[in-house]
Amino acid sequence: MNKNISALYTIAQKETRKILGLMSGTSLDGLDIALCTVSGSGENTNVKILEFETISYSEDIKNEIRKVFAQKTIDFQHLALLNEWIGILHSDMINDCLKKWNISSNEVDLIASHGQTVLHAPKFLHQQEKFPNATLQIGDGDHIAVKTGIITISDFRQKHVAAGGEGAPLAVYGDYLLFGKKGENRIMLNMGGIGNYTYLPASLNAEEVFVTDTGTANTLIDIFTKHYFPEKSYDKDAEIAQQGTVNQELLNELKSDDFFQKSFPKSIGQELFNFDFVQSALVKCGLENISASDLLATLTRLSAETIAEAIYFTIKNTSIPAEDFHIYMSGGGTNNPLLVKWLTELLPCQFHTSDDLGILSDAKEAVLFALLANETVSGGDYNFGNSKGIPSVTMGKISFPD
Ligand SMILES: Nc1ncnc2c1ncn2[C@@H]1O[C@H](COP(=O)(O)OP(=O)(O)OP(=O)(O)O)[C@@H](O)[C@H]1O
Ligand SMILES: CC(=O)N[C@H]1[C@@H]2OC[C@@H](O2)[C@@H](O)[C@@H]1O[C@H](C)C(=O)O
Repeated sequence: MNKNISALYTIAQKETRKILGLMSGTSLDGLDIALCTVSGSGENTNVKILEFETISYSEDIKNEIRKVFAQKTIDFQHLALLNEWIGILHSDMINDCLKKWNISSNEVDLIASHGQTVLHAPKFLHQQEKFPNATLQIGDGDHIAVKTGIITISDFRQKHVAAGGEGAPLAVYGDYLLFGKKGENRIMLNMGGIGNYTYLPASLNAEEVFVTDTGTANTLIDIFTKHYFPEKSYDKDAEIAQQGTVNQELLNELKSDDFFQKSFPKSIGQELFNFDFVQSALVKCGLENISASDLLATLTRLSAETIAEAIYFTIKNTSIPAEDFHIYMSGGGTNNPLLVKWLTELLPCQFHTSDDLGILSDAKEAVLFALLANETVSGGDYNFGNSKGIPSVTMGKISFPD
């Protein structure tokens, strides 16, 4: 037997595995690295975060990614170069963290690498009948395996597409395994660049589980903060938006986009929610001279209302009163006080953060990918039924160090 297969076989049989989960999200802020111990699999999974770090991307890295990120037309060679380069950069970041944490690569069983999303084009976005849903994450797993010496599982989203999904959101798998609680209706709401939520019914019936993206969460706020204040990368603590007033005409125009009319579930990215999306609405409303604070207030309100309306879709589909839903927030948007204030006003549910469930909210997505890798080697027995775009498959490609 090949020694790598034999090593993997041993890892698959362990009671507890050390898995390093990696997530670099669409807001391009950096690489989240979570070192976890994962015991068991499926509904018997338990996870503990041993170490967590976000390694910020330098301006150089951000600029190189932006050359291809969510663009229809790109320099093809640049994409190929980036695929290798990001694999190497992520490996260096991992090796630095392991050194800092005083952990040898031999102690880590697996790396779960999401990669950097550069394009997400579900069918409703590209609208080309003969082509399927498409999504592309780069930063090749072979580089990570070779440079760290650790078996690496990567490129999780392709299998989801192959099995009929849109390639996102994937959070549902880990949310279900980790956070489902009998007797409590839970909404796991992540507010990163894009918002998404998983509904975990009190029955724990996997067939009732639901997941969808909601639309922009921080993406548009970040883009226009940077546009008006090039030295800032986001509206910290909503300091700018809090000084503005929501422009109702602009808000209505932004919300009239087809994405918000399309039925749930759905997934999306900056391919739609970008500078031009807002600019064309501003032109249409004759509001090109709107103040930065009014625009950021309106964009923050857009996130709050569209997240709340998406969650109401699930609430209305059950006969359960909204007051009986518990919303657990995670992602950077949890730190935006205006967004959270409006959400709590719009939704009469009980609000918490994922920290209250023992998972640091900033680390949640990296942990979820560690769980996907755990299922790939040792589990994979979930069944979400066929109805709602959640294929019951294991995901990821396996790269060996040598
Ligand atoms: N104190 C704060 N005030 C306001 N916004 C904040 C604050 N802290 C973080 N954010 C927002 O959170 C964003 C980063 O969130 P996060 O890291 O969850 O996104 P991501 O994982 O890259 O995105 P995605 O989950 O869509 O891939 C920042 O760009 C910023 O907009
Ligand atoms: C294609 C892609 O990278 N999508 C991300 C993005 O960030 C949030 C939202 O859009 C979600 O669909 C997804 O990430 C999370 C981890 C997911 O798949 O659940």
